[in-house]
Amino acid sequence: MAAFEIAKGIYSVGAVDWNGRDFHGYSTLAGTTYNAFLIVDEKIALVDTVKSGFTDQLLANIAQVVDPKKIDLVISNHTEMDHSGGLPRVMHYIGEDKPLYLSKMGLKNHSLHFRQKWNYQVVENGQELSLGKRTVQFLETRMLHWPDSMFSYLKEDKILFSSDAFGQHYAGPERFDDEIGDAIFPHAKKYFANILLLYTEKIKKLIDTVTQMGLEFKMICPDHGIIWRKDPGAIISAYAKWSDHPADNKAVVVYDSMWHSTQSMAEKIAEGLAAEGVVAKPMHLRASDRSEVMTEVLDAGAVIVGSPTLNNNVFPTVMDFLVYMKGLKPKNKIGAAFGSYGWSGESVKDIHDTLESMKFAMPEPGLKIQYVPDEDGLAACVEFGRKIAKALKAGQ
Ligand SMILES: Cc1cc2nc3c(=O)[nH]c(=O)nc-3n(C[C@H](O)[C@H](O)[C@H](O)COP(=O)(O)O)c2cc1C
Repeated sequence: MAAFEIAKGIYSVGAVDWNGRDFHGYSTLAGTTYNAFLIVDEKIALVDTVKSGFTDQLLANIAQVVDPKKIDLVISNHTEMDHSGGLPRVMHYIGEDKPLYLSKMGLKNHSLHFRQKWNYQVVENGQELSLGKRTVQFLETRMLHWPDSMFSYLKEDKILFSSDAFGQHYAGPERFDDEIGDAIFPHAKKYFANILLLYTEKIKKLIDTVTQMGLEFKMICPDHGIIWRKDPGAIISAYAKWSDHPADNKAVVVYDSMWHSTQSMAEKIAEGLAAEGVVAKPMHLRASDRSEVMTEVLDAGAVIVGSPTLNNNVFPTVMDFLVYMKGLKPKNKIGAAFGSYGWSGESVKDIHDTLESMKFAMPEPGLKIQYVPDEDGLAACVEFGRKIAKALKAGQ
């Protein structure tokens, strides 16, 4: 993607990763972008860089606007390597003595990533930097989603460079929300569910702070995906809604199965849920990636997890999913466990205990069936689904 002007004198100069599919274990079916921004004022500022393999694209894009050597300063909103990997080459090219603005925790994280003696300028929360006609205000956003994270707000233009917040792993021909419309929201939701869900209290506080400060946003420029310019309020409202851990009339039945017994149970449980009016989606963990399942969990009222017993344990993919979901700390969920077994049958109890440890409400004891479920067993699964649906509706 070539450089493009997002507002007078302000350019998007980042790179598109059309083929990216695995982003540190998060599966993106739609690639991603590494956004970086160039502000051309009396001083020329570069906001963030790109993943290291994309630095040529970044430098070429900058060169379409100005000679990169004319960059006066760099702002690093976040040290994670998809935004900082290009820094060593960029700093080398533009001059290692050029000031590099970052948060206090950014300084610490930079030293642990780069071990360079760059001209670091640590900024405090609220500190301003004049570029000439424009002023950048820095807003610390610790743990959204790293300790070093910060936003940079261009006061006169009312443009927020929001680092990873409000981003989406999406590569497409569109550059702005008005070009893609509502089709961008599933990507933004997936990003939130998999990267930000565990920080919802901080997100709520940040939205309150920004509202109290009376900051207006004409444009929100995240470091991944499209830029929000038509209605930046829409993504802020979505974040506020998702931060409340919605428990919609919807259940995720997530499972793995070696010989289809747990699978038949999952499908019958979904049938029982649907019979009570709860939208239910059975998801096999070798057909759906954990990040897709987590996106469904975000606004589901119930999460029902199934596994056969394998060598006295939960099946590995189910364990993988449980560990992943536990780390993301979803709240307000009803949980339930089920599975087929042969002789010892530990998996159901193990899953039940894990969900309970996550503070899920557990209205039903786990449902275990030995080997292949018969008609009665399948009917018990439908009933199990119905009971969970009733518990979900009773709590709403
Ligand atoms: C390699 C292997 C190991 C197993 N280990 C156990 C076990 O430790 N305890 C147990 O109760 N069942 C064990 N089973 C039996 C399965 O749990 C049982 O066949 C179950 O019905 C499989 O459910 P599925 O069709 O959903 O995969 C094992 C099965 C296999 C293939």
